[in-house]
Amino acid sequence: MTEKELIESGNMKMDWARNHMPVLAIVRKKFEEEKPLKGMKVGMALHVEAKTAVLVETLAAGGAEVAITGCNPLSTQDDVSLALGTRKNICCFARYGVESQEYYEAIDRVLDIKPDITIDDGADLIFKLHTERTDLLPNILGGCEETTTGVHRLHAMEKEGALKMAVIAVNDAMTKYLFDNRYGTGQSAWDGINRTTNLLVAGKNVVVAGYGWCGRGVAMRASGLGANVIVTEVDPVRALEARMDGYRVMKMADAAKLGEIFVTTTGNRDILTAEHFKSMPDGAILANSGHFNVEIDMEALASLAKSTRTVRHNIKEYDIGGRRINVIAEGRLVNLAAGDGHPAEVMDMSFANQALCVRYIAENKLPNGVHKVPLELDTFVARMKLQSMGITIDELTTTQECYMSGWECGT
Ligand SMILES: NC(=O)c1ccc[n+]([C@@H]2O[C@H](COP(=O)([O-])OP(=O)(O)OC[C@H]3O[C@@H](n4cnc5c(N)ncnc54)[C@H](O)[C@@H]3O)[C@@H](O)[C@H]2O)c1
Ligand SMILES: O=c1[nH]cnc2c1ncn2[C@@H]1O[C@H](CO)[C@@H](O)[C@H]1O
Ligand SMILES: N[C@@H](CCS)C(=O)O
Repeated sequence: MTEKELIESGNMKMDWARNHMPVLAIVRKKFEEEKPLKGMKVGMALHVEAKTAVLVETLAAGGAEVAITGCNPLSTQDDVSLALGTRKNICCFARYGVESQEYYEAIDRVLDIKPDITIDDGADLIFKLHTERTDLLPNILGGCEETTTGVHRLHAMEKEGALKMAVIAVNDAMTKYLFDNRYGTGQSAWDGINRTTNLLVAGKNVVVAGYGWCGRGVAMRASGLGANVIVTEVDPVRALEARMDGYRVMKMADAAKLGEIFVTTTGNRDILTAEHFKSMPDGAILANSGHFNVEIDMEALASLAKSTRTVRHNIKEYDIGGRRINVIAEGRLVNLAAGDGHPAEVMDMSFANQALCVRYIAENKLPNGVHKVPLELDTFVARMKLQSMGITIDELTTTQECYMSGWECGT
């Protein structure tokens, strides 16, 4: 495609996404009228695709100057990246398939604008700010973090006294993780796996590692597609929930022998290792949906392999002597590296939270540390989403409010 055609394609994807993000549209309208981000510079590292582009446009509509790059080497959509770069007050440095050096150089280019506010997905930008670019910290009003793994990193920094700025954990808003992590990942991980493999899920043994918000979505949709779902966990309560939701629960060492498709969603490392690869059935398919590519031990798999070959676009087969293991998208998050990411209606809520939190940071002086999304913003997003879906709900009567807050009434 020529550059012009790529830009057209990116614009078309953005139009489609924008038309399916009604809550973000409400926020954008207010931003256009009130310009709450006038004079602000926002530096971002997120998955650069159409829904993210609509968030970037919204911030620019609020008066901000925005610079953005990717947060994963395989999730950028180049057509959207180019289209975004044509917009006024928006610079985009993301490119698909970058090596590590270019990935981090692009983060430096974002930081070169000297941002007042940052938005991260995975905390790579904040990490650079706290290591090589500490000179920029005094200028920072605060940041937002999109994902569970990023929030974990920030809590670890805070615990060690290393966090030198305020960050809002957008991931932890109810209107984020209950929908994005669960229904978003549940649908888009399978979209990525199915479009990449073109194989049947029904009747297969699917192993889901981790029964957190992403894991329960992935297990629920696997079950809906007719799979026999096995869950692995380390948390006894979550393991119990998985069992009572109807799934088999066992150690990965046992599940590895049975699984035909494996999906990791733990946010942890070394979930699938050499020990497991050696006992998997021939033809097993491995996908990761956690943020970083550390859940499947790709180095161990590569060193076990007698040979490797590409067997289909985005699928690499590792022949480990008599059994072949297939890995989708190099073990990088499958919904974005082998698909289009979460559905627009889900990112609508996640990114409405992001835009509202950026405004909150611009208008309030927050102390250093990890902050919750203010409840009123979280509730606003839920109300606007319901409204956009044409759903109305009941309200408490005064008598009910009184009853719920009292203790006198019994049998
Ligand atoms: N692909 C996506 O679009 C997407 C969306 C949201 C979150 N994420 C990422 O997915 C990961 C999980 O997010 P979440 O919100 O579900 O987190 P979560 O904390 O709710 O769930 C993770 C679960 O994994 C379990 N776990 C940890 N180590 C394990 C091990 N060794 N074996 C088995 N289970 C283990 C934990 O006990 C926990 O229940 C994070 O990396 C997050 O950033 C990805
Ligand atoms: O399509 C998408 N566009 C932008 N971000 C996405 C999309 N799908 C999922 N995530 C975000 O990626 C994070 C993990 O890295 C998740 O927390 C989710 O919010
Ligand atoms: N489109 C941008 C420049 C890209 S770096 C602008 O005109 O502000």
